[in-house]
Amino acid sequence: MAISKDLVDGPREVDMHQLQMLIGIDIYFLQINILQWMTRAALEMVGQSGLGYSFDSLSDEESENTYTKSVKELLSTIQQFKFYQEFLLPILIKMGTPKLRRVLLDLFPSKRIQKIKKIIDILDTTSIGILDGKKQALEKGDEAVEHQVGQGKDIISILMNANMAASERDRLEKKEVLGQVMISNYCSRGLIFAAMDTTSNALSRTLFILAQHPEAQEKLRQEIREARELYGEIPHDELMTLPYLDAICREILRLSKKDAVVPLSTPIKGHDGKIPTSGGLMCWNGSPSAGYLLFRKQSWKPGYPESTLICRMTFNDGGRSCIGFKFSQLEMKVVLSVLIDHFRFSPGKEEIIWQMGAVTIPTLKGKPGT
Ligand code: HEM
Repeated sequence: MAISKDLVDGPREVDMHQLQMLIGIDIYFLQINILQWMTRAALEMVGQSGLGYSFDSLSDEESENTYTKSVKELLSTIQQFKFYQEFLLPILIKMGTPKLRRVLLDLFPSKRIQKIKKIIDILDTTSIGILDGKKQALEKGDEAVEHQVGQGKDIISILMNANMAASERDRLEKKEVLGQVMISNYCSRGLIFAAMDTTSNALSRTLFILAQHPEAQEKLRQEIREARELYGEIPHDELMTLPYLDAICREILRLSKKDAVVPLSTPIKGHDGKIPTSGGLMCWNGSPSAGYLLFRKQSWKPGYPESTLICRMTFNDGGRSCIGFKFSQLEMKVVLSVLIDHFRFSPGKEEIIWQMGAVTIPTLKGKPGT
């Protein structure tokens, strides 16, 4: 995706060099990998608020660390292994002892499996390091906790604190706490896994669609700039209720593969005829065409009952619903309000294909896996 940084109001057909000389403002055009930056931003945000840990200073491209790369590669790599995941893995994880399984895994003659193993090892070691650091700080007391990112107010610190105070019977084992950080058999998705690709891909998709629709991008920019003029830093409540920003975020999370009427008054049945109880429906995957109409008409009015469509279809409902529903909406709005104010987005040279899966992943046309 290409971005330009300028302070000129409104899109214009002009000779940029001439304009730059005329107004004395630097205008840059840059082709960047938006997904990479959104992933780093999403990881840093869940890192600080969920784990009280900073993974990435977001300072320059080089600083993307191995952990960030590994988390990002995990989903796209395991998505190529649906068969192993669904049929073989449940059998394999019950075979022999963990030590034996590890030896067999080390010997498994597949480059891709070895790649997944390496990714999981990096994620595991880092997550254990984070938890150990937190435990030590909690044991040392308030002053040590104060020095940590998040000052002990992050989700994992609160969980660990409660866990340390719990009776032996109720206490979670270390591996269960670890599962809350990333991913494990004990908790299908931990915070990082659940928060990173979902939000970063939704943000990338929003910018992708705004790049394809400059008039919508401009309208959003105007709304954000007006709010900035009024408030300076836009306060939380005002940011959350900016009508056009809200309409765009809702629309992105509503995108479906094709137009469909979903009768919410009657139970929705899956392919097997059963009513899904968990992980059944996700509606935000798919081509932009289906959802864009609504976005253009701006028919998401403020106050539209969000517990209906977005919550049920995108974040799931009931006991296994997404705990990050509000967090992800806030995150999207904060990031968009800063980026759209400072940069103009236009499509890059390469064609993007959105690969369907548990989370939709953008890839370059003709280069799957990129
Ligand atoms: C656009 C962004 C997001 C979407 C579309 C999304 C969607 C979902 C969905 C559909 C589920 C249910 C999965 C299932 O039933 O197995 C889920 C679960 C979950 N989400 Fe999100 N999510 C998003 C962002 C986040 C964020 C930012 C966080 C954390 C801050 C988060 C934390 C979780 C957790 C911990 C679960 C597991 C709940 C459980 O298993 O009980 N999600 N999410």
